[in-house]
Amino acid sequence: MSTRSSVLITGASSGIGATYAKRFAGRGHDLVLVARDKARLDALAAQLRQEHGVAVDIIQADLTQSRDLAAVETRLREDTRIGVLVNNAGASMFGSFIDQATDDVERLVALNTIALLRLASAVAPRLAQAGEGAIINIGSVVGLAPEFGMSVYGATKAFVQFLSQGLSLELVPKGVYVQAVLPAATRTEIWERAGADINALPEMMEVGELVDAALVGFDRREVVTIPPLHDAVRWDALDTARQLLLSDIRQAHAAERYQQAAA
Ligand SMILES: NC(=O)C1=CN([C@@H]2O[C@H](COP(=O)(O)OP(=O)(O)OC[C@H]3O[C@@H](n4cnc5c(N)ncnc54)[C@H](OP(=O)(O)O)[C@@H]3O)[C@@H](O)[C@H]2O)C=CC1
Ligand SMILES: CC(=O)[C@H](N)C(=O)O
Repeated sequence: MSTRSSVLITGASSGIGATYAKRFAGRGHDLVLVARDKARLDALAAQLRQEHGVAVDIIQADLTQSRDLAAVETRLREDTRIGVLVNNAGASMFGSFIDQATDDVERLVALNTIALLRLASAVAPRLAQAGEGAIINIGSVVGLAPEFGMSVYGATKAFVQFLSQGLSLELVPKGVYVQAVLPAATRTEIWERAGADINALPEMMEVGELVDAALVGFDRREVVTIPPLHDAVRWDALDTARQLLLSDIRQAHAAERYQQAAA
């Protein structure tokens, strides 16, 4: 990827997205910042132009609205300066599945998965054609853990992880790097927005530490970066177990334990 390629960041008005914006501006990249809150995007853009001398465009968009989403897709398809997509915009939702309104969970899935998917789909063919570029997708450790009791949010993040791993296999041979970043609890507004008390959590990573660690993984071209995972061997063990399971999938016959007993 060319050093000076522009970076388009969704959910850049606060938290992890705003921090990515500061870090990429610090590296000299021009930016395209996307979120709903135009006043916050304007303020951040002005700060980054002044502090780092980079060009910053903003796109006000609600990524759950198809017209807004289409405008961002068009920008990704047509603006050949954009070499990095940070698919970060997202929301969380607590509570049990039966208490969550159907329309609310659909909106969560639209933001956390459909928008992310459509933006990756908009930019990937152009990056593959150019033979360079990167897509960073923000997942969550919750996507590894149905036990956490956040079934829909976790499912969206499992989607992000799987999609990223699959796209990595497809796109790395074409010169395009794909990274899934899996944070755990990080101090941002997402908790309050979802109605959770941030002070009730025992431990929380600061957002600067999270993004700096994610960028170490980015610079190393890691496929899956889990900043709060302290022993990397655990991830390798999970992947090895998955490969072993796959090697025991034999398609021709059902496993013996499922064979009907002879009459
Ligand atoms: N903080 C944490 O503990 C963790 C966060 N993550 C993930 O990190 C990502 C960023 O979250 P975080 O920084 O923590 O939270 P924030 O709430 O601080 O940031 C969320 C960002 O997404 C934007 N956004 C929300 N809804 C929409 C929408 N409908 N259309 C466009 N933009 C939208 C918000 O901007 P605006 O309101 O202006 O639209 C904001 O910029 C999410 O994908 C989240 O799931 C993963 C694991 C842990
Ligand atoms: C932000 C969340 O709701 C969630 N706990 C997460 O860690 O992804």
